[in-house]
Amino acid sequence: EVTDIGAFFSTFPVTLDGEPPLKKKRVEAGFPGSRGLFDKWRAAQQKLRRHHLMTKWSKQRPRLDQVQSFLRRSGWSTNCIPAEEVVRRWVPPSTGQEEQDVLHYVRDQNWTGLIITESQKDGAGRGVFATRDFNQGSHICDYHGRVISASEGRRIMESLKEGEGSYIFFFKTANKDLCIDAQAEHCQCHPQLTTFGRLINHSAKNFNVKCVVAKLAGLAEPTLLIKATRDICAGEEILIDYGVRRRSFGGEGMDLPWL
Ligand SMILES: C[S@@+](CC[C@H](N)C(=O)[O-])C[C@H]1O[C@@H](n2cnc3c(N)ncnc32)[C@H](O)[C@@H]1O
Repeated sequence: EVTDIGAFFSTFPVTLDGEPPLKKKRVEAGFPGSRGLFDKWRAAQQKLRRHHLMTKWSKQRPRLDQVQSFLRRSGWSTNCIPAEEVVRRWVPPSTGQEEQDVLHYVRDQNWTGLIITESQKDGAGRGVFATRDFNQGSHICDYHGRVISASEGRRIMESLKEGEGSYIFFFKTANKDLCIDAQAEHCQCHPQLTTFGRLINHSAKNFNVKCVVAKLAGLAEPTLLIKATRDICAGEEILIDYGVRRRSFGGEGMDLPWL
């Protein structure tokens, strides 16, 4: 039995109109017959459909009957948000569609095509995996957290207990040294969510994303967007080069076996 989530999503990539793989198909492909992977597939598709609906009507708020009719034609009678929610949550695109999409994702933290699960890397804990293909250059998610000064970030790092993971991302913008503090498992703005950016593991050689600083219209603070550096296939782990090496921090990195 293959329980590897990456293998599952590359065998059964999530699409808007696809059907979740039923037990017979899962078992034939060597996966467990239990519902765990099936439920993850459905959750990923629901997110994808939600995003499609939230960005489909770009000019004006759709009428309820318009959305209902689209849902009927698409055959999305289940595994989809209700038409009422699409109408209620619609916002006008004030900027370019792409930036508008990104703004939605950052605000609502509802990035699609990703799942958090155990990493295949030795001792890495959790990681983020793609549940569908991404093209090079596409936005994967953001590194979400509190924007604070780099000196405050360094103080937090110094106060970490031995072996405690660090979820602080340092960056420079407009000549300011800042960082994102994502140390808390749940941010204050989305207390029920575990956001993706902070759980991306490191690879200096096989990274497939990088971080870029963006100033999104409508947000006071800069955003750290994570973009694909190459095409990414469903099932791959999302990996970023943390930019630290074993010789970093005056040699302290030598104590980090995963570097
Ligand atoms: C920002 S966290 C990444 C998410 C983390 N895996 C988790 O479960 O919370 C950074 C920590 O993940 C682990 N990590 C990251 N990349 C790794 C890798 N390539 N191999 C092993 N562990 C890794 C290290 O423990 C590191 O301190």
